[in-house]
Amino acid sequence: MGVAASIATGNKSAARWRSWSFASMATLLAHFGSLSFFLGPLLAAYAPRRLLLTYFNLFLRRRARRLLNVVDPYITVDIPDCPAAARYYRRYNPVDTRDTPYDEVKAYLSATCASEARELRAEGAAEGDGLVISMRDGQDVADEFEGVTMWWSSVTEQQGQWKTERRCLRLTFHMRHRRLVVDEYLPHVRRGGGELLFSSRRRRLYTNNKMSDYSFDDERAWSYVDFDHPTTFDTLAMEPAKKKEIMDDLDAFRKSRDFYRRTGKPWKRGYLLYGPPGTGKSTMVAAMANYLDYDIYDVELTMVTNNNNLRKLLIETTSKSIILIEDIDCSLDLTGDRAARRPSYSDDQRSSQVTLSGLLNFIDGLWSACGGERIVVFTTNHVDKLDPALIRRGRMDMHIEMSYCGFEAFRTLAKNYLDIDAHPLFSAVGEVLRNVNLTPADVAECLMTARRSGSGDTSCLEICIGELKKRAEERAKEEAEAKAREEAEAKAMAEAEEKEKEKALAEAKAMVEAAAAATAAAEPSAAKDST
Ligand SMILES: Nc1ncnc2c1ncn2[C@@H]1O[C@H](COP(=O)(O)OP(=O)(O)OP(=O)(O)O)[C@@H](O)[C@H]1O
Repeated sequence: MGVAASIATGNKSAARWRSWSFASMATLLAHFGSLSFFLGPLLAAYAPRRLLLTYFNLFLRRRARRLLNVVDPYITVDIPDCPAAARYYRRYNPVDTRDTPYDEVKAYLSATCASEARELRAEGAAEGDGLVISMRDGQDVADEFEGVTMWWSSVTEQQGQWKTERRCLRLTFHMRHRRLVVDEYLPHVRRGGGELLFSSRRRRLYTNNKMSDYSFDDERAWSYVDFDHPTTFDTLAMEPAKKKEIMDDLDAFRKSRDFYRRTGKPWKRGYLLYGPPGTGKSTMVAAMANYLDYDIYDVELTMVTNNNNLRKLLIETTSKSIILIEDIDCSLDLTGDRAARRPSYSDDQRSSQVTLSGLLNFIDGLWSACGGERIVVFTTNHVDKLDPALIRRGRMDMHIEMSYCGFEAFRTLAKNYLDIDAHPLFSAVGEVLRNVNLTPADVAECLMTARRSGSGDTSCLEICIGELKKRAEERAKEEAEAKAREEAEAKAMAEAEEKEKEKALAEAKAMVEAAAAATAAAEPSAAKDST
């Protein structure tokens, strides 16, 4: 909506209304005066004085409202600032990022104030480095909505016995626009202000605190730091078609509020990122958060003692956020065998009693629908280890394989690290990458070395190719060693099994022989007894 016709225009029309109102009132009083002039003595003769007074009072009271409307047809609505005490308390709520209506209206009006009001106040924004401009007390600005002018002013009042000061933003409008203001204008102002606050806020990266089984009011489920990761989809090394598919999916999700409502589905979407270490799973989550302008809640499952606490964590997340569980295969025993615990668990892991069903409820139980506009991301290096129920489509709607570095991914990295878009040596790099599996993290390391040691594009790329080849050899050696180790382990296990078998066989044989000897020894004595 366009903001603000000039204050002058607004004030003129208000003045016109007011002068008309005074004229009308004067006429009315004149009529009333002449009527009482004629009827007064007549009634005085016939009616008792008390009755007359009561009747007169009643008449006045009934008409007072209408008279008032004629005198001043303007309505005011106060949007009070949140009392200081309430704000103080809110700081100690676990996570409370809600803005008050006062904050929203102030943000909405700040643009109008900056261009119209003459006496301004500038306060540091609660979030971000900017300043919020508002009008000083006694100032007013006009805002236009659907052809109607609304006046806003800033007022400070003293309240209660202790005369505490309370600031409020006061809206004044003509009474005939009451429905428009209540049904449309005020919600519009709150929405607009809320969006402004959201876009100017600092984004956060949350992590969960260890919670006791009993919740206390001041126990905070999450701690946070400002989220300032520089990765975007532009700097993410990935095949372009795949990248575009993910970005389109995120776009569609963001715009589908009505679709989710219509189909009765909670407004959330799950992404499973899987692939070897160093292929960019965490980097992808940062790119997603930056693309959508969301906060990230990084859930450390081993710190969550039970399903109940997991639910509490969920309730205290806000909308427009990514809930991330990294390395989900290592977090808890969430494989198909739900009862069994792996022997290698650390104490921390053993103390967590979060179950698979608790986690499934966390993702798409009834509680998961609260808040809306949320993305759940799981990352894993071993997708095959996860319970199929956890990652079935519908829970994890999109499965994204993060793979080894291909040529297109290299081009992105070369642009990021060396600022080179194209070069004849690129084909040599492509050749190396075709023959060996290197992760983007490996390639990024090589490019870093090249950047440090080289001078000029060709020299950097030559160094990079050398590094890639070296890494390829190392990787081949590591793989060969790992393979040999696996084979040796398998062989040792097979030998151990064979030995176990032989031992068991020998023991069984010895037992049979011992039993036979005992029977043979028992037979002559039995024959002797019978004779
Ligand atoms: N696809 C990529 N695009 C850009 N940089 C990448 C990519 N993959 C890895 N990197 C670089 O490698 C580093 C490690 O990557 P990242 O932590 O995202 O990998 P990961 O798959 O999450 O690894 P892990 O499974 O060990 O957690 C990043 O800081 C980044 O610099």
